[in-house]
Amino acid sequence: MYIKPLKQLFTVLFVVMIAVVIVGYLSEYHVLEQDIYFNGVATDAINLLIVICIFWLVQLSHLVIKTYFFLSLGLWLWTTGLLFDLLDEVLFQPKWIGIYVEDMFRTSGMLVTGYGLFLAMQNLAQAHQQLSKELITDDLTKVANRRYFYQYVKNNESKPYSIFIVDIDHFKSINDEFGHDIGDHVLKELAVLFASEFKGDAIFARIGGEEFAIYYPSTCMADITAITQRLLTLASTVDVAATRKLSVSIGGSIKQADDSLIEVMKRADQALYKAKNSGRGRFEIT
Ligand SMILES: Nc1nc2c(ncn2[C@@H]2O[C@H](COP(=O)(O)OP(=O)(O)OP(=O)(O)O)[C@@H](O)[C@H]2O)c(=O)[nH]1
Repeated sequence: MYIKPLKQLFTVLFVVMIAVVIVGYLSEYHVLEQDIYFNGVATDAINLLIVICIFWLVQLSHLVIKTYFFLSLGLWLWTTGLLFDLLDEVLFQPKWIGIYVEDMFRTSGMLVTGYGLFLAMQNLAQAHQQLSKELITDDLTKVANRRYFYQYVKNNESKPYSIFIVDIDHFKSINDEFGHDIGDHVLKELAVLFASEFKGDAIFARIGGEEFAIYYPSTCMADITAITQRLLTLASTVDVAATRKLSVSIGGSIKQADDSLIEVMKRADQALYKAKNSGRGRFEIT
């Protein structure tokens, strides 16, 4: 069921309930001539008004259908109970209504509204979690994005590390020859393949169109050579087309004692430029 008809149904039920209870009461029971206490009437009227306002706010809100249903049902029941509560201040009310009807509606209304609120909080927590994840994830490849990469490196700058920038060679011609969809497919496949190589403190992220960056928590040249050679080999296994092999160029730099992240990135970029100009499909480090 869609939320719009459900909203219309609840609004109608709400108005009908108020009208039926008031008209029913007035036709069945007489107005009290004594024992009308202004304070009691005012307090009950204010309580009723508050719950009616909350019901109205729920109708204006964008909620998940299940949450909307329980909040509206709870507030509907609660309002009914409060309406009986107000009417018994000015009209004669048989005891059984006060005990069984008024209290039953009010208590069940509070319970169901409470459950609706619990669902609303759950929905909020889920939305928050989802948005937080999306904020740091690249849309296309689902690996970490540029924002997360810089944030992560800044938080880990005090430890020794190296940065590698990976750039796909002649990617424009892949798009031009095989189409943008194949280009996207290549980006995704390469990203998944490379990301699986970096566990623990290392991270792999997409920082631009066909550009990726790696934070590598080591400055050991033997490790750096081994991992970058493995990446160059892995890139050639990515499927583009029978006639086309993929290759990437990698530029790297090792963080020196007083380097800022910008300086390390700049040197990695210069190394990448060198790798591109020396024939591509290779690793250079500055
Ligand atoms: N399919 C696809 N293409 C993209 C995406 N982002 C950027 N590109 C393309 O990537 C290409 C990058 O081209 P260039 O910067 O000229 O680089 P290149 O062709 O790889 O050449 P070199 O880097 O010099 O080897 C451009 O054609 C962009 O349109 C994307 O998300 N999907």
